[in-house]
Amino acid sequence: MADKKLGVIADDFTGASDIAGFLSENGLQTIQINGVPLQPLPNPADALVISLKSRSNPPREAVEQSLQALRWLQKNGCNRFYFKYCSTFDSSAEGNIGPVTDALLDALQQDFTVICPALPINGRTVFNGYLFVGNLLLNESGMQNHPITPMKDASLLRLMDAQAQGKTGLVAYPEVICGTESIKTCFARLKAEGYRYAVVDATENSQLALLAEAVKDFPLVTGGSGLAAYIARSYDRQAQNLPALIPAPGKTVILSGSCSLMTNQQVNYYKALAPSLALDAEQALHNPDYGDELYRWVLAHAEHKPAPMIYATVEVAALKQIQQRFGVAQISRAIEEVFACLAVKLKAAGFTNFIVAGGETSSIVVQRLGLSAFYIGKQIAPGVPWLKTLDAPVFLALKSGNFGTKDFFEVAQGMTL
Ligand SMILES: Nc1ncnc2c1ncn2[C@@H]1O[C@H](COP(=O)(O)OP(=O)(O)O)[C@@H](O)[C@H]1O
Ligand SMILES: O=C(O)[C@@H](O)C(=O)COP(=O)(O)O
Repeated sequence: MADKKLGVIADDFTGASDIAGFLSENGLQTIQINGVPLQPLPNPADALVISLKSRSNPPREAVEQSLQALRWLQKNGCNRFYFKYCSTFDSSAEGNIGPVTDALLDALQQDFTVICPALPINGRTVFNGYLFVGNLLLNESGMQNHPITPMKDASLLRLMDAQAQGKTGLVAYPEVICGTESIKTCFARLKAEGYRYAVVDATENSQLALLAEAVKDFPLVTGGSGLAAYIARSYDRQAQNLPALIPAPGKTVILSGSCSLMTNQQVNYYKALAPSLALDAEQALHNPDYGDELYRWVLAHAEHKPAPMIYATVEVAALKQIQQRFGVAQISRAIEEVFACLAVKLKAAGFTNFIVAGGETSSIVVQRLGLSAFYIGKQIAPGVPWLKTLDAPVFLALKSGNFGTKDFFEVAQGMTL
């Protein structure tokens, strides 16, 4: 077990840095990679995390990208795999989690795996197969209003049944807390009854620890970063000393493209501390020079401490109006595009520290910055580590929509050397 190299396929970049942060914090030497590389990585690692931007893609594209990632990870020595999706199970109407899980199972010649988005430290728990955020069902937690992957059902069994080829069963809480052998017995029973996936209840970390032990021989596990933390612990490595990866002082910018409840709070809090500019959706769609205008504004405030912020973040009523006016896909893409162009210009102008809020937003920004891979630094908040590029002094914090406390942007900058 201890010599198995873990290969992670993450469906977005914040999700990738979330799992990479927990793997690293729990002792695994981890490298996060931007997409599927063309060449092998020279650096040694216990875990390789490939960041894809596949969460909201058509399922066929998501499957193709995930299989490419799997093949690269296999070629690069990985023999145990983790499909990382969101702890709020974010998926489009067609759904990618089911098809990608099926494709990875087939490619690995397996017929069974687990579905475990639970991340108790950030309030994501699973009970009787229902996903909760704090004490609210997923579909009442604010996630029903997500701009591109609204979650209208909290039943993981129904969500999987709608997306995947096989049948989904449940390992319920009373069976989980009886321990690893009980969980394994449930797996054997479900397999014998023809189930292909087991949703596993977990309301606390102690259950994730039991589950990590029960899946230790599984070639493929799927879930959020919570289970991965306990899989990393089972490798029994020494915890790593990470402070060297805190960013050096340098030009910093905050780009917020998330409209989650928490990001709205974080943006509102930060507006009182630093120069901030709201990105205008109509300009993003129709004004080809808009990226340049935002770039000039950021440059004019570059020396301010704490750093300037550009935000597209709006509350749900405003979001719905904008989406009705311009179309969901069109406006999301236009805003992502503006952030990506802006980030590229800022890097060329010497900006070294990028704090980005939002999974899709972070994914496009990092893809366009063209940074190949990252070492994993200290966590700013659970699930959001600082990242340092392998080959340049560029630092990134990729904040998942709902992660962090309201002072996140301030706290992140307070961690610089
Ligand atoms: N004001 C806005 N109007 C419409 N869409 C927006 C607005 N602000 C952000 N978006 C889009 O919403 C999506 C947010 O997704 P994402 O970046 O993944 O955030 P989260 O991490 O909260 O899921 C992006 O595609 C972004 O371009
Ligand atoms: O598992 C999680 O919650 C995160 O790692 C994640 O995937 C978040 O996605 P976004 O909220 O879209 O950033």
